[in-house]
Amino acid sequence: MEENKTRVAVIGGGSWATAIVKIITDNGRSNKVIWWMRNQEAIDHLKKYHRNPRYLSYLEINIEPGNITSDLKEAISGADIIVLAIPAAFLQDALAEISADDLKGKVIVSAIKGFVPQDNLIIGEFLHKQYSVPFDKVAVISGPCHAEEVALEKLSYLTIASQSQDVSCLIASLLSNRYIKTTTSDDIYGTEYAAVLKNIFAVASGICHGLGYGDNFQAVLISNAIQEIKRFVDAVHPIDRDIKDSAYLGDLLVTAYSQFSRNRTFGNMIGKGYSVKSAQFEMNMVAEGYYAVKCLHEINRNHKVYMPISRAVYAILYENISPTVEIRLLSEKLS
Ligand SMILES: NC(=O)C1=CN([C@@H]2O[C@H](COP(=O)(O)OP(=O)(O)OC[C@H]3O[C@@H](n4cnc5c(N)ncnc54)[C@H](O)[C@@H]3O)[C@@H](O)[C@H]2O)C=CC1
Ligand SMILES: O=C(CO)COP(=O)(O)O
Repeated sequence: MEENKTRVAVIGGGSWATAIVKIITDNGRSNKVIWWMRNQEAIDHLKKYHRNPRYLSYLEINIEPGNITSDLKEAISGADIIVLAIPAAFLQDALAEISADDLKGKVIVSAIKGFVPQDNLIIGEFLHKQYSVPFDKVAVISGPCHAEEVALEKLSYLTIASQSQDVSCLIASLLSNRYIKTTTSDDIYGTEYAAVLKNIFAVASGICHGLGYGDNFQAVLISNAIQEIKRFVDAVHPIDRDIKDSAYLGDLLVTAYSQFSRNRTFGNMIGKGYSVKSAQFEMNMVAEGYYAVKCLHEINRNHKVYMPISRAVYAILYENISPTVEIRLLSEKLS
């Protein structure tokens, strides 16, 4: 029966939105999925061929053509759970026509790993501040998980963080299946900040790879990176957490080492001498770490946490310092 279904709107047209639509549509007939994306050509292609033409295009998506739309208000009004999977830098623009009333009573799930610029907010804070969404109606999807491996149904683990255990359990059960295992957490702040920071360190890892540094150096870089994450999340939201959990350390490792990582790929091009513009142009995908490091630089003016790796990435991407020089200077600070 249509009225008994869990109605989920997935907002975004990139790889992660595509993978999340796959997970939820794979999870049985009890879910109704509404998929919003801004690109009408992609929608027309999807309706005809059941494939997203620009992202994970080899994947067949089993969604009712009538449930794919470029009308955001329609998508949101038709759902009880809204999953946001748009790069953070574009979120505010994408939601411009949406009001607090449109989101009232709904569970809002962020699958985004980035800061909303201007106010430099993590997504949970942004939803609370801009749309008065109560924190117990917000959940965050995180953990080491690349869309490309979900598409191949390779076993993956997601962490669902929410201040409401009912909400985290609801979203965990929506996403769990044969190839997705879920755990829940109440650490929204730590989960979000760690997920954003690891993108910056994956950019650093890519830069070093592009410059010719080897695995020995990478291991030291990433050991220092997890300490940098711990210092920062402990400063902004000091609670008892184990930074070795997969939502923190695991996400850093997969992003820093995986061939699928957008952030590492972007950094690698920077290390090889591409300009930021040409690296972005080559990718057709978004490296959140590029935007995040600028926001972090501003946020950290208040906290003054010692973050030499993030500082080096900022200097390379925003102060035009040569990667060769900056990473050589950084290498003196690592141990
Ligand atoms: N791809 C992955 O494996 C994972 C991604 N995420 C997060 O999901 C979020 C979405 O990223 P992906 O799906 O990977 O993106 P993507 O890199 O696959 O695709 C880029 C997306 O950005 C959109 N876009 C590009 N320029 C835009 C603009 N000017 N205005 C509005 N939208 C624009 C494109 O339409 C497309 O939907 C990010 O925060 C990312 O960190 C989180 C976990 C895994
Ligand atoms: O968050 C991710 C994996 O957990 C995706 O990282 P990239 O955006 O670098 O591909």
